[in-house]
Amino acid sequence: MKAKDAMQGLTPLEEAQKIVLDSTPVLGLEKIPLLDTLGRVLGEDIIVERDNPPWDNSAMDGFAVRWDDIKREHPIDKPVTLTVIEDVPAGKMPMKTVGPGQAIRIMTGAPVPKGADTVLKVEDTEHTPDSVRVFKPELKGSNIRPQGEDVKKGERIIAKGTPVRPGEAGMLAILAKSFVFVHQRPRVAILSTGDELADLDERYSEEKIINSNSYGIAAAVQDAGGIPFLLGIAKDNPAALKEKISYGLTADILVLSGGVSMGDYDFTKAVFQDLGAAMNFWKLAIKPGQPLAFGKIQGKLAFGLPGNPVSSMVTFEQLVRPAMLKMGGHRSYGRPVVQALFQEKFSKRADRRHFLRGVLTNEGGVFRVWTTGDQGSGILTSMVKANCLIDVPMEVERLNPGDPISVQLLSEQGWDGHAVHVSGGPHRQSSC
Ligand SMILES: Nc1nc2c(c(=O)[nH]1)N[C@H]1C(S)=C(S)[C@@H](COP(=O)(O)OP(=O)(O)OC[C@H]3O[C@@H](n4cnc5c(N)ncnc54)[C@H](O)[C@@H]3O)O[C@H]1N2
Ligand code: MOO
Repeated sequence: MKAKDAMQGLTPLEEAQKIVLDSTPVLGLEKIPLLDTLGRVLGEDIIVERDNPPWDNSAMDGFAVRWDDIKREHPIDKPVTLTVIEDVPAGKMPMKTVGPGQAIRIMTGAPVPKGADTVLKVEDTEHTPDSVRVFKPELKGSNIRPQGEDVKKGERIIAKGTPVRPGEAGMLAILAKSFVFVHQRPRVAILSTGDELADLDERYSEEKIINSNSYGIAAAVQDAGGIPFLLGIAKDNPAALKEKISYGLTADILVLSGGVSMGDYDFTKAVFQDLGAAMNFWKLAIKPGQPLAFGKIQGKLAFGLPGNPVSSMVTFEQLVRPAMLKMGGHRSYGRPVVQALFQEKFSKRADRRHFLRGVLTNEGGVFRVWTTGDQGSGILTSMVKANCLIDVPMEVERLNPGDPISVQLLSEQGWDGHAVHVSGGPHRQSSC
């Protein structure tokens, strides 16, 4: 930690991230149906047990022929005429062998019959049920997809640790894997704290505010591939908090929001400590999201995120999400980062790393980024408008229009200059 940070008691985010990731286990494996594998991380190497395609097959609807019969240029009035001896639709094996002067009618995907070494496209011929007339030569081997051109028996085609995308899912199906081993999804128990909170379906009085953090965090958990469990709201007293936390310890991760700062009713730290957790109570050198607690309670990761709605989301993004990805078997834990040109003036003290909610556009390969407007940690519309977090380093005090800056991508919405629902400012886009 730098002397200046130590003086201020602020922990750099990178230090906190390292502590979190070092204490995060990778979850075990489970065998699941192929249809459920999207986004999951493979827990086994995928070895090819059968060539794909399993035999040479036709890439076109047409006629399987011997190249020797059709290799010469034929004048239009003297085409080669071959006898059609069989029809092979896809899904049937050919029964006959193509001999000199013969052809077999073949459909795309059907196995190439013995004797044939070339397939003619149907539109390059004239044909009757029993014969085919060929007017122009074709290169030897044309329109034949050889056995194993995609994958060969014995090959390791997908490595353990790979996240399943549509391509991988299709390949697993080609290999007839109806069930595969993947890493388990992290189960995340979510608890909001505070006497001022009322839940969505409760009748609430004027002094209450609605618990939004639980729902924003639950969506962030799902977005990171986890399973959220809502523990509801804990009142601001240690007994209530302890009871709710004990329910959450059946999950892999416990995420609390609220009660981590200096207020008279901020009990999270005391309760975490009471539960015997070796906890880190950080004042992180970031904005938003300064106060944060992290440690293990009965072997489970426990995070006490700050209660301000934006702060809880930004700290989730920087600390909980990477831990969840590691648990779920992923090998990289960060969001994609691009360099963009900042479009506004911005200034801050050189004491914290700021995560400004931003709108990124990509016009002809030039990335430009604007803030979403007011950046208060209670202004959740900043998250609604944002498609990225603008990562302003601790030491930077001033940004001017045109300055390059790193941007963490949260979603693809708005990149193309459309459908960004920002009202006003230079980044207003027409939505379609
Ligand atoms: N004296 C100090 N006060 C505060 C400090 C500080 O260093 N010294 N830090 C400020 C910062 S920065 C933050 S962030 C907050 C964090 O406070 P807590 O984690 O203790 O959160 P609460 O006080 O319980 O709530 C803060 C704010 O967020 C609203 N909130 C809380 N939970 C929810 C929820 N589930 N859904 C929606 N909104 C929620 C709450 O009503 C408050 O407005 O502390 C500062 N204070
Ligand atoms: O750190 Mo607080 O999260 O800035 O509002």
